[in-house]
This record gives sequence, C-alpha cells and structure tokens, in this order.
Amino acid sequence: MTPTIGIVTFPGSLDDHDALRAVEVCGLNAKPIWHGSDDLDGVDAVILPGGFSYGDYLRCGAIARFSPVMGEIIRRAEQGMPVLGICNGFQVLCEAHLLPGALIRNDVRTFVCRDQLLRVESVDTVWTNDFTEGQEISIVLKNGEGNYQADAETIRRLEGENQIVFRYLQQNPNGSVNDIAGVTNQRGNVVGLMPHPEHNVEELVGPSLDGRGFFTSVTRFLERVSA
Ligand SMILES: NC(=O)CC[C@H](N)C(=O)O
Repeated sequence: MTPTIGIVTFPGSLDDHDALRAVEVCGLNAKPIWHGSDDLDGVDAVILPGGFSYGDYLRCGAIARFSPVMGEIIRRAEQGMPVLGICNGFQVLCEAHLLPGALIRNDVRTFVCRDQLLRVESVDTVWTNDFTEGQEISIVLKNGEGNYQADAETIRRLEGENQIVFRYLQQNPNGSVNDIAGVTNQRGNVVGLMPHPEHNVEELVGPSLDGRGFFTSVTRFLERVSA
C-alpha cells in the first residue's frame, strides 16, 4: 500500500503546500494535518514544514512546539515513526527536544536565500538511505535563523555517533558550528535540516531534483518495515 505522509500546518506555516505537492510528485499519499489536531491515524510519517510559525515570535519554533499535535508526534517519534523537520520544522524539532541543539540568528544578521551545496554525511537515517555517503546535492536554503549551535559535548557526541546528516559545502551561509546543515536523533528516524528539499523535486523550478532523495528514502524505509 502507498505510504501516507502527514504534513502539519501551524499558524504561519508557509511551505506546507509545497511539501504536500512534493510528497505527491514523489508518488506518496499526502495528508494535511492542522496543528490543533492530535489525530495521526493512517499517517506513516510526518513532515514539519518551513515557514514562520506564530510569526517567529519569541524564537522560531518556540511556540509551535506547544501545539496540540506535537504531543502525539513526540510519542510516535519515540516509537520510531519517521519525522522530517524542514527549516522552521527543524527549529520546532529542536525546541521540542526531539533533536539536540538550537538554531539562532544567522551570523550575517540577514535573511539568506540561495541554492546551497550540501554533502550527505550520513545515509543511516530513514530520510537519507537512498543517497550515497559523501554525495553532493544542491538544495534551496532560505532562512533568518539557521545558525546551528550546541554545547561542545553535544557536538562531540553528534560527530562521534554519525548524527550529522548534512554539511554545508563551499560556503557556510549562517555560522553553523562545524558547517552543520542537518542532524538526526540516535535512532535515525527524526531528521531536521535547514535547506528545503520540497522545493527541489520538479524540473520546472530546479535547479536540481536532489530533494527527491528524501522521499524515495522514506518510501524505501516504509516498504521495508511493512514487508
Ligand atoms: N524558510 C523557513 O522555514 C524560515 C524559518 C524561520 N522563519 C527563519 O527565518 O529562520
């Protein structure tokens, strides 16, 4: 059966529609989920999309983290359900402590919008198993608070346990420690990254189709667990 990916809309989400479309373009079923619902019935994986949840007030993602849907997402993620946080979604996952670290203001103090080259550091996750280790991919980046930081001990642990999933190549756009663009939890089912794979799945908008790898990866994983 075709897997169903739930895409959460918070007040102020922006890229939820692009994520819904990307899921369908990649051959999966997409189900919109309003943040006020805690019903994940029939959902095999969840995407927290990009945008400006609650207007980025307080800190990006700090309010969305308390939305009713997050309790159920945390519960299911702890049982192994795949969760992908894209940009604002990554910020929400850090605020919810499903992922370590925090995203702070870009060191350049401006919103950055560009095509960004990344290296895939880990293919041992639900969302990256269809890439190859060391693969270089180009994915859209657009944010004001993408500067990933964590204490030295956490960074050592993430580096040592293969939890860095993506690193910025050529140029670090925001001051992230160790050029980190995305991380995973220990189990590899929760992944967060600042760039936007949902914008890189169609030839019309290009410049790459590298975002498709996220969706083929989760499909492969879900097919394996249901077999
Ligand atoms: N594209 C996004 O999701 C942006 C996230 C957040 N609002 C920021 O500016 O950092």
